[in-house]
Amino acid sequence: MSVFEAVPQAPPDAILGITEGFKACDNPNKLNLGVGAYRTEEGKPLVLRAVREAERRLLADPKQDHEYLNMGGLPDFCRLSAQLAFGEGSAVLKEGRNATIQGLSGTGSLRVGGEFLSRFYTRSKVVLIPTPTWANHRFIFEKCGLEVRQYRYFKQETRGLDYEGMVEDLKAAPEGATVILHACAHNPTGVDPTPEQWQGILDAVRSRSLLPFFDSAYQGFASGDLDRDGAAIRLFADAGLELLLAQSYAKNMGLYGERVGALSVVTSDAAAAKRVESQLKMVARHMYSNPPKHGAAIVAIILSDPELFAQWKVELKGMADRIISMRQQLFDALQQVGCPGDWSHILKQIGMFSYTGLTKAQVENMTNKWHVYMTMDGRISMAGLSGAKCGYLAEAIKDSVT
Ligand SMILES: Cc1ncc(COP(=O)(O)O)c(CNOCC(=O)O)c1O
Repeated sequence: MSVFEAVPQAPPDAILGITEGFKACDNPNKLNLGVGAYRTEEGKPLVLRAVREAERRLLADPKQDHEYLNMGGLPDFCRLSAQLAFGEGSAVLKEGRNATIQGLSGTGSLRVGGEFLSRFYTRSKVVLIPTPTWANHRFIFEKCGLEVRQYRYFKQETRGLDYEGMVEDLKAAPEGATVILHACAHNPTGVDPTPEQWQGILDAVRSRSLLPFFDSAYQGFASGDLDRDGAAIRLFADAGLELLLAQSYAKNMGLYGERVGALSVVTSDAAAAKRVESQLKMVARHMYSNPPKHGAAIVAIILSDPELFAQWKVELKGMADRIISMRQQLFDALQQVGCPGDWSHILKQIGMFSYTGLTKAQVENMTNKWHVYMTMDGRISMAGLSGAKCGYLAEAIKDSVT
C-alpha cells in the first residue's frame, strides 16, 4: 500500500475546472465562457504585436542569458511596473516610499503580500474580502494563516454596488484589518465604485486605519485606459495612505502563462520601504527563490520603449473595445430573441466578466443542454464570446430563464 494512500482527490477548481469540462465536450456548439482569458472574434488566443516585437528584440540580443534574477526580480521591470500603477508624477515614487518586487503574476504577488503581512504586520491578522470575489482570494490568504472575513459588495436587487453596505462593513471592521480592493473590473461582478464612491471608501478605510491591499489584474483592460483604470490606486496613494498592491500582466499584456506580476508596498517613509523590500525578498527567497526572467524582460522592453508602449496601448484599447462591443451585441441579441427580464446590467458592468444573475439551476441548464461553460455563480467571460455566437448564447439564456 502507498504511503500516500490517505491522500483524498482534490475537487475541481471552481474556475479552471470549467475549461476541463469544455475540453471534454464534443458538441460543435460548445462555448467556453469560463476562465478569464481573452479570445479574438475567431475564438483564438491573442499574442499582442507589441509582445511579439519585444520578444523578437529580446531573442536577437546577444547579451541575453539565462542567469538567475535577484530575489526581487528584474529591477527595470519593478521600477516601470510601479510607475505604471502609481503614475509618473507620483510622490510615492519621487520620495522612494515604495518597495516593489517582481511576483509570479497576480496570484504570486498576492500570496507573497499575504505571507509578508502574516509575518510582519502586527496590527491585525484579519483580511476582509468582498462578497463575491475572485474564487482564489480566500484560499490565498487562509494559506498565509490570516483570518479571512467578508464585506458586502454586490447588491442582487440592483445588480450594482452595495455601497452603503460596503462602507458600513468597513467602518465596523477590526481596527487595522487588511481590506482587499479590486482596483478595477471587479471579478466576478464587473461592478466598480464610481470616483465619488471610491472617495467614500477611502474615508471609511481611514476611519478604522484599515490597510488597503489593491488587487490590480486588469489595468487598462477594463476601460481601455491605463490611467482611468489606475485611478483608485492613485487616489489612495496620493492621499498618503500606506497600502499594498498586486499587479498582473496576464490579461492586459496577454502574458497569462509567463506568470508576470509585481508586488508593491507603499510606506510612509523611504527608510521603512527599504526594510520592507528586504523582507519581501526573503519571503520570495524562502518560497521560490527568484522569479522567471522572460516575461518580465518583455514587459520591461514594452514599458521602456515609447513606440512599443504606444503600440501596446492601442492593442489594449482594441481588446477592451471588443469586449464592450460583445456586451452591446449580447444585449441586442437578448432583446431580439425576446428574453424576459432586464438585461441592462450587461451593458453597465465593466471588464472581462458579466455577472448575469443566472441561478445555479439555470447555469446547469446552460451547460447540460446548451453546452455553454460558465462558472456556477452565473459569471460569463465576455472575452470568450464572439459576435457570431451572441445569438446562440441569447437563445440559451432565454431557455434557461423561461
Ligand atoms: C481579481 C483577480 N486577481 C488576481 C488574478 C490572478 O491572475 P494571475 O495570477 O493569472 O495574474 C485574477 C485572474 N483571474 O483569472 C481567472 C478567472 O477568474 O477566470 C483575478 O481575476
